[in-house]
Amino acid sequence: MPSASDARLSEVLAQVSREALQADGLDDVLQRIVDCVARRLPVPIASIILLDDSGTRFIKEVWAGDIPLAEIDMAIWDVSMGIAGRCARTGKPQLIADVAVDPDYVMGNSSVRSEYVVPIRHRGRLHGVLNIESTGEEFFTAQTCAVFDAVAHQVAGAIHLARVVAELEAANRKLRELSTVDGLTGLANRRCLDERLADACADGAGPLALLLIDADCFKQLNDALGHLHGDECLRRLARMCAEAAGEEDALAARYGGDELALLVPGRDIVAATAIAERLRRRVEDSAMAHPVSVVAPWVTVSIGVNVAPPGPARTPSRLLSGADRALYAAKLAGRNRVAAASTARALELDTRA
Ligand SMILES: Nc1nc2c(ncn2[C@@H]2O[C@H](COP(=O)(O)OP(=O)(O)OP(=O)(O)O)[C@@H](O)[C@H]2O)c(=O)[nH]1
Repeated sequence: MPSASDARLSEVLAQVSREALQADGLDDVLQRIVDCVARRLPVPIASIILLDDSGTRFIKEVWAGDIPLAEIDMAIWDVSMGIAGRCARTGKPQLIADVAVDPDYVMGNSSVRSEYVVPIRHRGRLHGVLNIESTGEEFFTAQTCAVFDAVAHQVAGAIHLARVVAELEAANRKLRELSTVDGLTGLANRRCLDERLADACADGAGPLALLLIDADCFKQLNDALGHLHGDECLRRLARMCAEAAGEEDALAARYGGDELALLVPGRDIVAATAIAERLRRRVEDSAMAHPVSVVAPWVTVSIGVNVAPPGPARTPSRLLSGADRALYAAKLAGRNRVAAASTARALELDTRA
């Protein structure tokens, strides 16, 4: 039976604070608090029922105690239902001395006789309710209710803090995602590619392949069918690159403009060229119309491939410039083809001669 003596109350409240501070995330905060309330006061059932942001629907109930509490289907639990709903609707504590005569009572355990439900509110925001259930009818005196009111007040701050932390973490995750993802294609952006390239170059595990994929005559496509059509075409090319990356455990990225990239670890030049050739064919087979291309009546890509063995000479700029040279050679040789860095140099020399 809880006592409302100042010392006892402040001891319980201090414990609630400690639990909240040690918790890892909102769920842990809630569980630790109900465990603490059920154990320290003690009460047969203590639960916290959380409301959604709109304050109209319960989304979670976390409970502790000696007697089991039947789970209520959260999908149907809004504030029109139960004593908890009445508490949320009115914003006022609900003391039910005899649950048998309250029409709103929803049975959670048949041995429960009385219930006290208190709003959990912090700076005007109603987070949910603290629900205490007892097997006795005389359990809730003015004194015990005062204890639960104080606990609910304490819990409100802890929930507020945990929710703010969770919201901040979600915002940070979103920001991190936005800072690494290209908005148009959904692929990794240039910054992400640069970071992964630097890491992969430094990792001495095996060969590292870089494919630069460039749409052929893309300017003409934009001019003929409009920039939005060009955007959609880039998105489809990106999807094909992402599929190729998924098959090869590689990173697909937007390098810039109409140029995409695949970073493929562990492949030698033969394997990397084969990946590029499959991707080139996949683009051709997709038969996206290109009425003004000098290559074909459909969209095609040219791909430059470069592979570097592990070692100090492997740097992002060398790997990139080799792939870029190879891409240039593929364009020079007529587009819609794959060129590897080793042959690219020979081709360039050939055309200069
Ligand atoms: N629709 C669209 N076009 C873009 C985007 N970024 C770059 N481009 C266009 O891509 C075109 C690239 O043109 P170029 O570099 O001349 O290359 P190309 O026309 O593909 O010619 P080749 O590469 O030599 O076959 C330019 O017209 C850019 O405006 C984009 O996000 N969306």
